Amino acid sequence: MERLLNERLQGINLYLIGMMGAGKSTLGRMLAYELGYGFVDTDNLLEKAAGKTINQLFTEEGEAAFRQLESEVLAQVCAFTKLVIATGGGIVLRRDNWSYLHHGIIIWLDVAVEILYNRLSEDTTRPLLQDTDPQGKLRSLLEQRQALYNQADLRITITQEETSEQTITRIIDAIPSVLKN
Ligand SMILES: Nc1ncnc2c1ncn2[C@@H]1O[C@H](COP(=O)(O)OP(=O)(O)O)[C@@H](O)[C@H]1O
Ligand SMILES: O=C(O)C1=C[C@@H](OP(=O)(O)O)[C@@H](O)[C@H](O)C1
Ligand SMILES: [Mg+2]
Repeated sequence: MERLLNERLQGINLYLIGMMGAGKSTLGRMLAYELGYGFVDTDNLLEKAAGKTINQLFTEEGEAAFRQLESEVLAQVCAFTKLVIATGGGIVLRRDNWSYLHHGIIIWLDVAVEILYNRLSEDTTRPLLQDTDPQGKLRSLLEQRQALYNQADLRITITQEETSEQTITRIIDAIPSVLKN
């Protein structure tokens, strides 16, 4: 099944988008393994390129500098094929990034704010959530971004009832619906 899909995919990249905590980094790695694809995470790549953590980038250089680096990393990864690419939750904010995302299949991992908050309430690596009201912050970020995430080719709604393996199977099953061949 995965081998057949792999042939139909013809190396086209898969871009995972969605909110912080949606599972882009975690499920992306699993999806890549299942498809025999490589895996990259734009956050990891830009941390390596900058020699700084995302927290350091935000505090020392500001969000605008982070967004610039994020766009540069995205442009670089698009030159490769056969990749699952976990993006950062804010990649959808820049219009220019969409022309890169559209090089491949864009998959929105859609997860409710309550679940995101449960997953990230102890997290200290996401500067945008170092807020007095992190759940409210997640809610307002989702409100700002929902229409952008909705431009994905595929929307995968994830609930707590499902295992990661089941979600991966659902993603793999949904991909043929957006392939032209
Ligand atoms: N399907 C899932 N079920 C349960 N926990 C998950 C799932 N996906 C991710 N997580 C957990 O949520 C947190 C954030 O996941 P991560 O993959 O870093 O999200 P993202 O890259 O979208 O911000 C991690 O602690 C991860 O283990
Ligand atoms: O939503 C956002 O704006 C961000 C999401 C983070 O990545 P994850 O979505 O992998 O958490 C990271 O890029 C940065 O903290 C900003
Ligand atoms: Mg991530």
